[in-house]
Amino acid sequence: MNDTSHREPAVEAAGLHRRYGPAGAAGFDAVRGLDLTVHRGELFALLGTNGAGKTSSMELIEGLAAPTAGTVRVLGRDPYRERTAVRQRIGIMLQEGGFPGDLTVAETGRTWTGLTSGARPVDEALELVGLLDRRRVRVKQLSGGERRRLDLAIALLGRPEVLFLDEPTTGLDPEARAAVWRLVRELREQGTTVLLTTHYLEEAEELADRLAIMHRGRVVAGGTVAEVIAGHPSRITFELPERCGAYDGLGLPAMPGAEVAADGRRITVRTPTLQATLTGLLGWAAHHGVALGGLDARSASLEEAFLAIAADAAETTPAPSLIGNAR
Ligand SMILES: Nc1ncnc2c1ncn2[C@@H]1O[C@H](COP(=O)(O)OP(=O)(O)OP(=O)(O)O)[C@@H](O)[C@H]1O
Repeated sequence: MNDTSHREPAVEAAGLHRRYGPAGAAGFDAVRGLDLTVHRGELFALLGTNGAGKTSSMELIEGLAAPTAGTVRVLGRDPYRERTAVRQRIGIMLQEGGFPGDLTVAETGRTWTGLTSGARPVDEALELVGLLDRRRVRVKQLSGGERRRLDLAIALLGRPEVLFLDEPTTGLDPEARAAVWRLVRELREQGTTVLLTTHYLEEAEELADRLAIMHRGRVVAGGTVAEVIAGHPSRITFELPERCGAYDGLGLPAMPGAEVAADGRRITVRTPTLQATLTGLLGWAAHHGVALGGLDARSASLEEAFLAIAADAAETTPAPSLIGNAR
């Protein structure tokens, strides 16, 4: 874990709103009061259900659009109003780079170099993302994964202090994804601040110092991975030996606060207190000489926590169309 909380913020968003279309019922509030701080050198992941407002928020923070309300500061400046100053210090990897298909990979890099102050050599950026051997290939001939890597190379050209990655590994095979993770970790170790959106919870678990989960334009949970997972039940699974018969005839030990479900001899226990429940269960098994087949005990995964948080938020957060104008 990379504790950056003492450092000055690289990104600060307060009360951000983004509305598409007119005021009133005909418009749509995609971002509804986003507060976010990313410290310098931190890797922050923005997660959320489809349409939660991640891209809409990223575009405000990147200075590509003006917020309907609220403030954003990137490296202490307004990324929309002071765009020229901010753009020199940030790198943006959009969901769709949209580069002309007839240019080669190297030509695309050179075109962007001309627009980037203090750019690193194109070949260096291509090497970072493993595309050097594809430098003479036309963009339209690249695979989807290679295009994503070209998007990343372009974002890295200006040696950015803050790097914005919108779903950076979508469409990449597992090997290419692992390579991007290694690169992002290296960049972070060199001091780059990274704000990324992703649908891959494993990616957030692997990379993020802190994360926020968005639902319908708002942050509904946030913190370190451990903080977000905390409070979600751990799971113990095992199979009773045949001689025990069906679970309901056996009388498992009391497991306060736990939920027990049986599928024949296969038992699943969900518990908020993993250590205490497991200790009780193992003591009971030892006392009765019962072998717990395939015993597995694990804390909630980020995926389980995410699904529970999203389901909870869906029940408690009305759809934006029912809210009307959020301002
Ligand atoms: N230009 C637009 N006009 C109207 N509504 C829009 C526009 N762009 C996005 N939206 C809506 O705003 C909401 C948020 O979209 P956004 O793309 O920010 O979400 P997201 O969290 O990035 O989604 P995903 O995970 O599916 O990429 C969605 O309901 C989307 O349909």
